[in-house]
Amino acid sequence: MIDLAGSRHALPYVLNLSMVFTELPLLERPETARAAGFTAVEYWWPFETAVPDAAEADAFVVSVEQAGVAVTGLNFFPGDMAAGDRGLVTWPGREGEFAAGVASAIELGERLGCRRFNALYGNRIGGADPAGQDKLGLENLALASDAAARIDAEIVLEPLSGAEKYPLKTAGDVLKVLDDLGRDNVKLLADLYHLAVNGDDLDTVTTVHTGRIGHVQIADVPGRHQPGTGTLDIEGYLDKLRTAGYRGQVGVEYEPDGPSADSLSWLPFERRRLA
Ligand SMILES: O=C(O)C(=O)CO
Repeated sequence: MIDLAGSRHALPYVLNLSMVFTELPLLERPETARAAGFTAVEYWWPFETAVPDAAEADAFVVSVEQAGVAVTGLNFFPGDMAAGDRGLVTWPGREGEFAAGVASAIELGERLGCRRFNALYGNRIGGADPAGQDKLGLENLALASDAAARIDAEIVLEPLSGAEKYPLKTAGDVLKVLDDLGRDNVKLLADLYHLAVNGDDLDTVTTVHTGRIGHVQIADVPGRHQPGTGTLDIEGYLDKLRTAGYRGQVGVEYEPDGPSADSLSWLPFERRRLA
């Protein structure tokens, strides 16, 4: 069990409902999160297709509104995650689906007041030229950046672990894309779990790159479970981020070891409110 009593960072936490409370149906999760004390939640793309039918989208919005939680983050449609897909940003031949997914996510975000969208970059595709994929990625990210700007939102780009064919493994990999793109509303999503598993230098990420971070997510290493189940100094890195000027949110995005409600015992009830 980690000790938050001496925690200095005071960064606000939001609960990721695509990883926590997944023992419940999607539409029951926001109410459960609210009952557990959270006032803000985030999701991966909550539908099977890039464009949900109207009834599905409406039911999702109602579930969130009735629970009284804010949605602060949504992933764009990533393809079939269960089959190993990790985003359409660099997937040649699926440009139309990517654009449709961006449009429907922005529309949903506008309804919900959500202003952050996570664009998974996509795996290397057999037979496709990596440089061509990266060029397509810049075009698709520019499209997403323009769409987000219309509602004053931002895009985040995330290094991932556990996906060999996903080329963005470190903060540096993402920052190189951001430099090539040159858009102020596209930032780094620093998931401390993925970065640590990939052997990135977390001291540098949490002190030097702070100004380019749009969001932070946490899980312990190894295992991707709740803080305290592994050896990652999550509190220490959050302290460093805060000291270096990060003022954003921290996504609680782990695979609970045990029932979700029990897995949250590391986080005092009063620290679960956004503000
Ligand atoms: O695929 C993952 O592990 C993610 O964190 C997606 O946001």
